[in-house]
Amino acid sequence: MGEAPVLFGDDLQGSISNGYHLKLKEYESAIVVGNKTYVIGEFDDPASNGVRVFDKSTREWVIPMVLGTKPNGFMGCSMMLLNNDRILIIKHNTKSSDCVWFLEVDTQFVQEQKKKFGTEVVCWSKGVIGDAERPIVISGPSGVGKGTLINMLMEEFPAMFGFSVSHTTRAPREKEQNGVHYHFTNRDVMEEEIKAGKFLEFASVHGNLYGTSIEAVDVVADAGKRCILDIDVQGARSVRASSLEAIFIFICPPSFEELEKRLRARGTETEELIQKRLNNAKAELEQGTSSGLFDHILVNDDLDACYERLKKILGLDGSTDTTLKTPTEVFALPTEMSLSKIDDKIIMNSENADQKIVLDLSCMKGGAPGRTRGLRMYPADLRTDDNTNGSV
Ligand SMILES: Nc1nc2c(ncn2[C@@H]2O[C@H](COP(=O)(O)OP(=O)(O)O)[C@@H](O)[C@H]2O)c(=O)[nH]1
Ligand SMILES: Nc1ncnc2c1ncn2[C@@H]1O[C@H](COP(=O)(O)OP(=O)(O)O)[C@@H](O)[C@H]1O
Repeated sequence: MGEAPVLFGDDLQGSISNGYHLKLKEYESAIVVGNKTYVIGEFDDPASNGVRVFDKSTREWVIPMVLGTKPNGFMGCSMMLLNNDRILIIKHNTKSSDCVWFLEVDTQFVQEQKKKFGTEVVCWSKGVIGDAERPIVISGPSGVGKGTLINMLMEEFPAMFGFSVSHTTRAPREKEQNGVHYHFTNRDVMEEEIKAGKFLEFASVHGNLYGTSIEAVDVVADAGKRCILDIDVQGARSVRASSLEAIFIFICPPSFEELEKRLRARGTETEELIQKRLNNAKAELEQGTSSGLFDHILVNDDLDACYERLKKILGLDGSTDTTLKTPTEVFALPTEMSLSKIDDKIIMNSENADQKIVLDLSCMKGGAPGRTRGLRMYPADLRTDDNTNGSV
């Protein structure tokens, strides 16, 4: 992230420097972005949903469509505009693990949503401290063994991976549990939720609607795990166009006959549904292997051999030490602070605390509609190589 214009939310409290006096309520903070003043903080007010915008050009208040999971337990914040497209928000009175949030106001994702919904849109993205492992998208025709391979990974590395539980309008199979294998829903409800912007991607597959909610991916990131998505090729294409920065793996059968054999042997579908899946498999195999969409194509011939190849792609074959992770220290933040910025580092200054705290954004990844990952946070005096004494 390059040099960005800096505005301080705290400085604007009470008197907004856009020619209008905006009276803020307790715990509200405001920041000016171009012609607009964003006021953040009244989360209990269902009318504003925590964000209201004063548009200087029309002299009107706008209640934007607010996407993403919003922060809770909000007791004021310090804010800074980054890159002219997102507001960095450091929540007061909280732990370092929950203090960094971004309200995206003009990022590519938000611009797309504004076009789609024809209205003012903002989107929350929680900042996640620590190394960012890329989510994994696994696609392939029905019956190829995606679920089997994913289960093997989750069983061998339970602390490392979390499954993105999709929504679907198809009926549950005998052993499938709601909320574990899928969120089973009906079409009307799901279509409403899609309209409300709750989905990262969705597609019609084998006559049913399937989709990944933003929350499904966030829940896994919040648990500190690497997210696995089992989605079709259309979904993979949508995710590729999103900010998720995933690794894309396509699973192929050794032959079409073998795919058919596996699908029948699984015994979960009627003959009619098997035919539908086999028909769709042809197009999926064609797109999966020729579109350039996937980073890796794996042939699931021998299951154990395929699993080993999958682990190798994910760096789990013993060639990298996956147990050595940078520990993420959790510490309390000052209740009052001002922010300054040096290159990619945000310095939290407080008169009451002896230490400055640094938020390093140099490895920042992702963003709305999911989490903003790869952030580092540490007390300034622990890293002597940091020049954190100056301010901008
Ligand atoms: N786009 C999209 N596809 C999904 C999602 N969840 C599952 N799918 C795909 O939907 C297809 C059918 O899944 P399912 O009904 O569980 O059948 P199975 O693949 O035969 O086990 C598979 O290709 C899945 O990868 C989702 O959230 N989004
Ligand atoms: N390499 C393999 N060799 C033989 N059978 C397999 C292999 N991989 C998976 N299977 C079997 O094929 C069936 C379909 O696998 P599944 O994981 O449900 O596929 P998908 O999730 O891609 O629809 C299951 O009965 C599974 O046990």
